[in-house]
Amino acid sequence: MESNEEDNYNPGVQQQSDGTPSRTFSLDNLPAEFVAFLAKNEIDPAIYTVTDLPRYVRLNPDPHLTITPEELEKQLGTKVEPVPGLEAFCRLDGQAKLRNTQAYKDGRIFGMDLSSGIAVYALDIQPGEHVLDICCAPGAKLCMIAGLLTNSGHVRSDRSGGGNQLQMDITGTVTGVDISPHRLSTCRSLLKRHRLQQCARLFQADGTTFSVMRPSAIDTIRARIMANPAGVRKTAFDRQAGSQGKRALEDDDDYNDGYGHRGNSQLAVDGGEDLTARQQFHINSLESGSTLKRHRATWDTLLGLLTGSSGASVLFTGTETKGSQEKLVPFFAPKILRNDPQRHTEAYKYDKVIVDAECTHDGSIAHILKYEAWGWDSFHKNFMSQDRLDSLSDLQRGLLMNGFRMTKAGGIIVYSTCSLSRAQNEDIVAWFIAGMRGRAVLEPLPKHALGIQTATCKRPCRSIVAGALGLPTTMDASGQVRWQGTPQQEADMEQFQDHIQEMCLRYDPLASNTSGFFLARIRKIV
Ligand SMILES: C[S@@+](CC[C@H](N)C(=O)[O-])C[C@H]1O[C@@H](n2cnc3c(N)ncnc32)[C@H](O)[C@@H]1O
Repeated sequence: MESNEEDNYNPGVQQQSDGTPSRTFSLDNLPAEFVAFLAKNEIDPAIYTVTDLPRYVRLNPDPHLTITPEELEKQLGTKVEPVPGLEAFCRLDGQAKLRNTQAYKDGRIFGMDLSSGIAVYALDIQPGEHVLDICCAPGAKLCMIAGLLTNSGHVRSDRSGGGNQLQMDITGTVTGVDISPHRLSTCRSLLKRHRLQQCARLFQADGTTFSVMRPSAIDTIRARIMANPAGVRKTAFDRQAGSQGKRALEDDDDYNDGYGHRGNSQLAVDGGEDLTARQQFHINSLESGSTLKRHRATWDTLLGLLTGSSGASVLFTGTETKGSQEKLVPFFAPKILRNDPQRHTEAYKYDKVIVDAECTHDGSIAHILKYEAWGWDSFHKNFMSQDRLDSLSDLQRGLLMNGFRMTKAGGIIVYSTCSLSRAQNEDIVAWFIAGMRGRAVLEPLPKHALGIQTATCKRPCRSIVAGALGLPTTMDASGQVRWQGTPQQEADMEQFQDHIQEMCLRYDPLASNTSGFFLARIRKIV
């Protein structure tokens, strides 16, 4: 959850008990354990005194839902300034309330922080691409992705005839995955309100094991359209029935090809060695029945699984059915995507994947300050216990690994969080890049894009890098993993740490006047 996004999730300012907004916050109010967490993660507590950050909105680019900044200014009664260079984004006063405006009710604007928008732009979405959004809810980024696909000319809504007809030139799609049904419902509502649902499907699933490939039947439909453009309008999809399109799918020979395993197949690992805690990695597998079992795996085991070069095996343990295929039922999808056969082959991996990982949300000022009213106890339970922090780190690694697995070679993965902690950001990226040994590389991101000052990234933890590289480590009396290498290894380590620090991006309220946000852009090589 991020500040500055939809009103119902992120009010943007702290509310006092009488409902009036508070623009000041005393650091003395932060609980000791959170202060300790900030110190350990080198996060400046002063960011929580910046409670009057501007809000940002994105104007809906759908030609039927446009609004000018001037019109929005009238509705909001506050200044609306377009952000130069970031198409459709506008800056508002931090106190601006979106929900009461007609523009919001009509789906003409989205509340979304600038840094979140930059994460989506980092995907460099091209017309016709298939994008996977792991941890998609409540859906600010998913809607932006759907908007970019929808307005690329490849997925067009054609309401000129007065009806709800959609042309069948849908090629690009976005698939959203989230574990929370409640948050997915919000995501579905957002898609509908902004009329973006035709190219989007949502799944309620664990993002560390989700394995439904990108929709494939769309290729066939597209090929038919290309072969017979004159037929396109005749076979336009009706939102309700989708009858002609369904027939187009059912007529298709490929549609009934066997592909075996069900969509919620789980990645399981054979083996697992006794390594230091930092080198262990947990992934889930679905055991017989519905028991979810956690496995430990070393980096080498995982790498072997992903590249097929190790003796270990990837097991898809979902049920196989004969004749008709079993599929993971989407939480929400338009008919054309709901009927997709969900093929399980390499060819149907995604072009782009965003992993906007679950995190401690400490970069979201509004979110943290809400605990003043909600009670810091729930904050402790949700985020600060050591168990929770350890499992969060496992979760983030698992989400990124699965994002990598679901991306096609040459594709892009964006890893992002709204935490400012090193452990959830640079350490995760360093662990991943070091362990991948050239199979995934960091891609440059524009520093200070759009005139927004970025904050300095942190140097990743040496022992995590050493562990991922398989360099010898020792554990000291306090249980900390230590590493001391040869002079050459030391020099390589320094260079690697510099590289991570240089290539990732951070935004924070003090440096950037946005919510705290971290992102890294990764290219999958093989
Ligand atoms: C930072 S929020 C995502 C914000 C979202 N990308 C957006 O732009 O609106 C993190 C999300 O991760 C989801 N989540 C937590 N654990 C998950 C898991 N194992 N698999 C998938 N989603 C998970 C949470 O339910 C939450 O919605």
